[in-house]
Amino acid sequence: MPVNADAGTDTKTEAHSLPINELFYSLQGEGKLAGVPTVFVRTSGCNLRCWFCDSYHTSWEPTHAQMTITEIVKEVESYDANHVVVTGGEPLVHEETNILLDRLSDAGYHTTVETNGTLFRDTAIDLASISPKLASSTPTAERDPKGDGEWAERHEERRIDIDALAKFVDSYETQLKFVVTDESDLEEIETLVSKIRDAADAPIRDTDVLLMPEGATRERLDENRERVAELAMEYGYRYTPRLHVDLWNDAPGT
Ligand SMILES: C[S@@+](CC[C@H](N)C(=O)[O-])C[C@H]1O[C@@H](n2cnc3c(N)ncnc32)[C@H](O)[C@@H]1O
Ligand SMILES: Nc1nc2[nH]cc(C(=O)O)c2c(=O)[nH]1
Ligand code: SF4
Ligand SMILES: [Mg+2]
Repeated sequence: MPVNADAGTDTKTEAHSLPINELFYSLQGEGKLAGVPTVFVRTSGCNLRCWFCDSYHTSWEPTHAQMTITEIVKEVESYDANHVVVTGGEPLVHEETNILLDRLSDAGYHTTVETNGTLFRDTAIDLASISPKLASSTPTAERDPKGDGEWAERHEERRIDIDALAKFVDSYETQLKFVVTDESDLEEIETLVSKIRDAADAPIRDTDVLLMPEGATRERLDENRERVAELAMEYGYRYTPRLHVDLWNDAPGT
């Protein structure tokens, strides 16, 4: 018999850990819950390499501390919030993210997972905040922040999986949040939404499709946001701000 057999759920959580890049309290800056006080748990490691990634130290150059699930939940509980966002990096590359989400759900938290939608997991998610990656995210040699386009092919192959996206839509409350760099992204968004609608049983309302201006800094958002807002009106999709960037620019822990 295992020594910890009667230690309850802690047996599982003591044994499991996740690479954590940062854990902080802020306002949800994006999507349907924008403005809601929220604790953010940012895992490190990603299966994609968007050239514009605003979390460079979880993707291009991952850095992190290893924390047990128990330590993570304890730190989340030290803040006075009901909402938790699990993000990354790509949080769903880690099997242990399931255990974290189960624990947070058991503790009564509303859980949002920010994901690129390429890796489906059956777990405790209240809002799947999916940001499928468009062709304009691919790190071509000219746009590569680190090298000479070494990741372009892998990124391109992996960035869309219609079956995985349809499974998210059928399993969870979902928002599809597209990073818009240019007007030319809209054609791909229309095609993608139509393919996901065909593949999924659950409906996707136009108000579940969100256009988010590309911009990790205030300066960049100043250039992009008005054009993206106009595109949302033209196509009948929802616009989402990046409240945290408006408020705190690119400061870490916001
Ligand atoms: C850093 S990602 C982590 C979660 C997951 N890997 C994903 O991409 O959805 C969190 C959110 O930031 C968005 N994002 C990343 N860089 C951005 C940028 N430069 N401008 C606007 N949104 C960005 C992503 O699309 C995603 O919605
Ligand atoms: N305030 C704030 N809101 C966010 N919503 C999604 C974020 C993310 O990086 O996934 C994020 C973030 O980094 N900060
Ligand atoms: S999928 Fe998300 S974390 Fe990964 S590189 Fe793209 S924006 Fe960054
Ligand atoms: Mg962010």
